[in-house]
Amino acid sequence: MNSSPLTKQPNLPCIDFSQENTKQGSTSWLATSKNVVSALEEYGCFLATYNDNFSPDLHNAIFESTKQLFDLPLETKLRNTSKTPSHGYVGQEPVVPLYEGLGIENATTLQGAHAFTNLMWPSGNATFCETARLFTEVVAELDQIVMRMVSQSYGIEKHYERLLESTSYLFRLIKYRQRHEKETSLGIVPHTDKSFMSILHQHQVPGLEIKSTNDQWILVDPSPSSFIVMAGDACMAWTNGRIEAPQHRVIMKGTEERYSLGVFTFIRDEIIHTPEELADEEHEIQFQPFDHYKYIDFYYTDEGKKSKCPIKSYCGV
Ligand SMILES: O=C(O)CCC(=O)C(=O)O
Ligand SMILES: [Fe+2]
Repeated sequence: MNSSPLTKQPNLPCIDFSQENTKQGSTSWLATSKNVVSALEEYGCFLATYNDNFSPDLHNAIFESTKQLFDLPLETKLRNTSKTPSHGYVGQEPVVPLYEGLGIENATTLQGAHAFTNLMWPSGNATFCETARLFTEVVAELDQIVMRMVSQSYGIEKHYERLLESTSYLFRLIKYRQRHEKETSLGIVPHTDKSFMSILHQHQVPGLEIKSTNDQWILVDPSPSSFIVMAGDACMAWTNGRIEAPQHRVIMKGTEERYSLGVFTFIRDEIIHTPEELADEEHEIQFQPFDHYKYIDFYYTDEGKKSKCPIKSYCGV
């Protein structure tokens, strides 16, 4: 018989983004907004169920396409390059040998989806292209609902409107290959995301762990209809530290391969200012205005990599 665990594992808050709860201005919208803000302030993340907009068919289709992509030869995948560090192909890294990821920049646009697809499949792959764009669009809508709720609750919606106009979406497809028994189980090292917001979706095999404020790692179970909505470093600076980007990592306990997907928002060609509305006598502005992409470049310097809190090192007051 199994003995019962001594400590109870905390769970992430789970919030339902049904059509009813996402009708702007309704009582359910306000109640959902309240839950979103308190989850983000306490954990920096939460689970979102999104059944009304995300169908099981799209779930199956996107993971079919993901597997097809990773089955391409390495030399093809290496064509996925980017001016921004870690936005293109990442893999074959000695510290995390199981990890492989590809990035589609501007993935909500036809042009972004086409450019990537044609690079991987010069003779075309319409199914991949349409599925990837549709998936990113559906997830981008979820991001916009979350950010509208947050910005309304903080009274900074007009500032969010400006950021929204400059938001670009990076769709990252990730594979952790099968692990030999003696190999490291570390799939991805503990980190906070450099994005503004990140929305993750996992396939069957667990592995993602998120650190709670009392320093416990919370294992997030995969579910076909739920997403992990997580704040990145840029959101932490924008909200004057009210919402912190949580540490997370991937540990591959078994030997099975694992797939996961992430849609990450970045602010392009617009300086991010912490809104004055978030400052008062007790909470002075903690971050100087900054350029999001220059922050990413900083993070990949020696100083950035060594820092315990790179966003504070980069633009903290
Ligand atoms: O694979 C996952 O579930 C997490 C991936 C992740 O943390 C990242 O890409 O930043
Ligand atoms: Fe991450």
